[in-house]
Amino acid sequence: MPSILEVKGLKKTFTIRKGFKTFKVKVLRGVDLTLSEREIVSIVGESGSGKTTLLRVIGRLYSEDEGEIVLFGSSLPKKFKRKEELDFRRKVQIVFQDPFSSLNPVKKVKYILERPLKIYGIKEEREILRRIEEALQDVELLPPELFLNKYPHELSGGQRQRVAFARSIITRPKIILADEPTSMLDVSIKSSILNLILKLREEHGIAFIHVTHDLASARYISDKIMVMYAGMVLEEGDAKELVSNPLHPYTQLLLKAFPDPKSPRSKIGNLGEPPSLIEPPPGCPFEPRCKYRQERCKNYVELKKFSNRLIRCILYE
Ligand SMILES: Nc1ncnc2c1ncn2[C@@H]1O[C@H](COP(=O)(O)OP(=O)(O)OP(=O)(O)O)[C@@H](O)[C@H]1O
Repeated sequence: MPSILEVKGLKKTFTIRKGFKTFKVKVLRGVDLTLSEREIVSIVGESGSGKTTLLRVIGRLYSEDEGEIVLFGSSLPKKFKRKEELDFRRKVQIVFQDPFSSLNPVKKVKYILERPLKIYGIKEEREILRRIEEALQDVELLPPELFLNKYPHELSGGQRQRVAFARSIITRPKIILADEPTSMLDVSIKSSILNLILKLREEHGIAFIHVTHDLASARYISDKIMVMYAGMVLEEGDAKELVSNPLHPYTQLLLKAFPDPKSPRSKIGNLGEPPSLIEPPPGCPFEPRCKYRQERCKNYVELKKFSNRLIRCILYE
């Protein structure tokens, strides 16, 4: 399938201040990603691995220091002009982790959903209402009339996240960037939101980049999983294969860190501490805690093709 988004060699460093000193935090250290039409790619990794930053750079909330983002064949500028930004946001939408803070608490659902339409020049009231009702139906908030005049605080967490998805699809985007969209929700609601993502892909042909630290959710909805660690991709491959047969020692450890419901007595692995991003190790970032480590790992950073995976590890050269 043709790729609609290509991310090449993305690097991002934040400068933080501690007292009189400043430090450079290297959060993305050369990340590549390809997204095809209708594809769902999950970026998985523990807290601090750079997943959200990657999503925010792709969503142009941050600009990259180095690298390139190519959307539908055109390279994105580092800074948008107004028209370029409108065009970009029509095609690429973001859904955030916390629908409480991403929805304006003093505005009703109707206002929240009509704003993007008005920004894109749709002014006719009947057309606005038709599009809003269509979006509410798409996210299964039924009947739509029941929700139009509600404030976000009058909705449950799952319903709020559905409103956030309705807002994101109302401009008919090609790509949605979803940042841990289920992490604030109860387990029972979680799966319904994951099913909603699958439905939106199916019915509207939307491709998703989905950030999560939950491998089970990633496996359930994704075509492809990318495992990130300390600002780098360590393994990438078909979602089902990667979870059933993890190859990189870090992916293996990450999987062990999740309790297996089928064998409650299985031992939960200890992930330990990730390296500092202020002075990250020059080679494999997982080397300090890898049980297979060799001297060469200290300088080894190549992401290589192994079978149908991409792996950054000397064990798979
Ligand atoms: N605006 C910022 N200024 C300074 N440091 C930042 C900024 N945003 C993120 N960081 C740092 O970058 C690192 C990666 O953060 P990021 O949020 O991308 O990770 P993550 O994998 O999404 O983790 P989480 O699941 O906890 O959100 C962290 O060490 C974080 O403290």
